[in-house]
Amino acid sequence: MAIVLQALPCLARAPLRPLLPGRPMVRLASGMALAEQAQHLFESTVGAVLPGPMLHRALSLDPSSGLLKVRDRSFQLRQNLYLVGFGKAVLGMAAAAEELLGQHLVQGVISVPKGIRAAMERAGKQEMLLKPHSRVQVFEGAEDNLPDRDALRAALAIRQLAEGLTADDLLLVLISGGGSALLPAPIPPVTLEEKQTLTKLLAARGANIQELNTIRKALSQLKGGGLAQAAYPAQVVSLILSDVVGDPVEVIASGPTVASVHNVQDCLHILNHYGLRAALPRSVKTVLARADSDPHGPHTCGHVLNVIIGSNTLALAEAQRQAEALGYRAVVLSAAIQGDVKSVARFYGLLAQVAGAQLTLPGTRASVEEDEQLRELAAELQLPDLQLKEALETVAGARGPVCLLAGGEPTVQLQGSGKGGRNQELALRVGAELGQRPLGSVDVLFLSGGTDGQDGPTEAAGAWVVPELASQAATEGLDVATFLSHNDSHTFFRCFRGGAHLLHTGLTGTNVMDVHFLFLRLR
Ligand SMILES: Nc1ncnc2c1ncn2[C@@H]1O[C@H](COP(=O)(O)OP(=O)(O)OP(=O)(O)O)[C@@H](O)[C@H]1O
Ligand SMILES: O=C(O)[C@H](O)CO
Repeated sequence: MAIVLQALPCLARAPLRPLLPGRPMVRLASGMALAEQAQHLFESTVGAVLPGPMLHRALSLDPSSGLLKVRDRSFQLRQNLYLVGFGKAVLGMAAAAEELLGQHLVQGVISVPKGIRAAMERAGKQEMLLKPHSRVQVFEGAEDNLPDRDALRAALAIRQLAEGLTADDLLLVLISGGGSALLPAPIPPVTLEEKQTLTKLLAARGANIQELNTIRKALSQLKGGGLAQAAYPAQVVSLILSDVVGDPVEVIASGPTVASVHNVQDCLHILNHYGLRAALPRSVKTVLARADSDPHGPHTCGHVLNVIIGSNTLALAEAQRQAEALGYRAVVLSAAIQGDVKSVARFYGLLAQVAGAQLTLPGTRASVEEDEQLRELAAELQLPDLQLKEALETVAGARGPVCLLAGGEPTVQLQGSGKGGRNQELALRVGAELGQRPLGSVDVLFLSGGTDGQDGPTEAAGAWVVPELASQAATEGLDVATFLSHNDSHTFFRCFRGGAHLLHTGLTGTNVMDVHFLFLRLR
C-alpha cells in the first residue's frame, strides 16, 4: 500500500525525456557539472562499443581473391556464404557484415529485439540498419527480453537455413547478449510457456547467467551447440559480442555453436538449489531423462570457429580514455563485478568513503575499520580482476577529480512486485549507502547503466545518484527503503525529481553488460 501511495504524486508527471544536449538543467545540491559529465561519459562509452566497428576489427574481405579473413584464419568465398544472428546487438552487426560481404552473401536470417529497427531509425542511426534490398530477413521478438512466439518463429527460420547447408558452405553466426531469449526452440514436449516460466522463476530467485543458461541449453534444440550441429557439414564462424563476465563462449546466448559440457546432474543440482525440482513440469522431466540416456552425447563442434569481437573490457578502456579527456584521473577497477546487488552496493559505498578520505588527505585512512571492511568485502565478492590497491594509490596521488570505472552484472533476488532493473536497483542502493557515510568535503556521484539501454523490463538504461539522494527524496515524500524492499527502483526514479536521475538512451543497439562509474571530486 505504501508503494501505491508513494507512486501517486508522480503519476501526473510528463513521460521521461531522452538525454539531449541543452535540455533544462536540474538543480542539484552537489554540482550540476558532475551529473552532466557522468551522463555524457555513459553515452559516449556506449557509442564506442557499437557493433559495426567491432565487427570490422575482426573481419576483412579481400575483394579480388574473395578471401574472408577472420582474425588469423581465412575462408574462400564463392557464393557460399550464409548468415544467421540473434541478440540485442545483432541488427548493427548484420548491417556491417552485409556492407562488407556484398554479393558474397547469399541469404541471412536474424532475430533481434522488438522495436529495434524503429528505435534505430528514430535515433538516426542509419549505419545500424540493413539496406532496403537486403538479403537478410529480420524477425523482431522477445519483448522485455522474454522468449515469445515471434522469437520462436525466428529460431525455426534460422534452424531451417542452417539445416539446408552443405559442406561447401560457410555459415557466419552473429551472436550477442539477449540471444538466449531471441533463439527459443524448446525440445518437445517442453512448450515455450513452460520454458519461459522456468527461466523467469530461476532469474527471480537469483540464479546467475551460468546457471540459467545451463538449464536453457538442456531444454533447447539450438543452444549448447545445437545450431552448429544443424549447420554441419558446413563450416561455421561465430562472431560474438560478449555480455558475460570473463567472455565464456559456452555461456553467451547459451552457446549455440559451442558443445555443452554440462550433464543432467548439473541441471538437477541447479534446480534443487533454487527449490524448483519438485515443481518441474512433466515435459521438463521427460527431456532431462532422455538427455541422460542420449547415446550421441554432447554436440561436437570441430567445424566451428568461435571469436569474441567485443566485450565490457573494451567499453571500460574507452570510458577511461574519455574520462581522462574530461580531466579525471581514471582507473578501471574491474570488468567482472558480480554478486548480490546488496553486497555490490555496500562495496561501492565503502569504496567512496575510503577513496574520499584518500583524496582529502593522501596517505590517511578513512578508518582502519572501513579499510578492512572494504578489503574483506572485495575478497567475499571474489572479483578476479579487481585493481583495488592500484585504484586507491591513484586516488591518493590524484590531486584532482577521480573517476573509478567498473563493469559487470550484479544479481538481484526479487522480493517484491515492483518495477526496476539491476542498474537502477544498484544505483538506489548505492545512493542510500552514500547518504549514511561521512564523505567529508568530497562531491560523489555514482552511475550504473546497462549498455543495451534497457535495464530489466523498464524503458531506462540505469540511473545516477549522489549522497543527498535519500534526504532529498524524503522532502518529496519518497522513502528509499520502502521502494527497495519491493524492488521498485524504477518507480522511485520516475517519481524522484520527475525522472531527472534516470539514464534514458533508448535501445542502443549494443550490449556489453553494465558499467559503473564512481566520481569523486574535492569541493
Ligand atoms: N523489479 C526489478 N528490480 C530489480 N531488478 C529486476 C527487476 N525486475 C527484473 N530485474 C532484473 O533484471 C534482469 C533482467 O534484465 P535484462 O532484461 O536487462 O537482462 P540482461 O541481463 O540485460 O539480459 P541479457 O543478458 O539477456 O541481455 C534480471 O537479472 C532480473 O533480476
Ligand atoms: O542471452 C543470454 O543468454 C545472455 O544475454 C547472456 O549472453
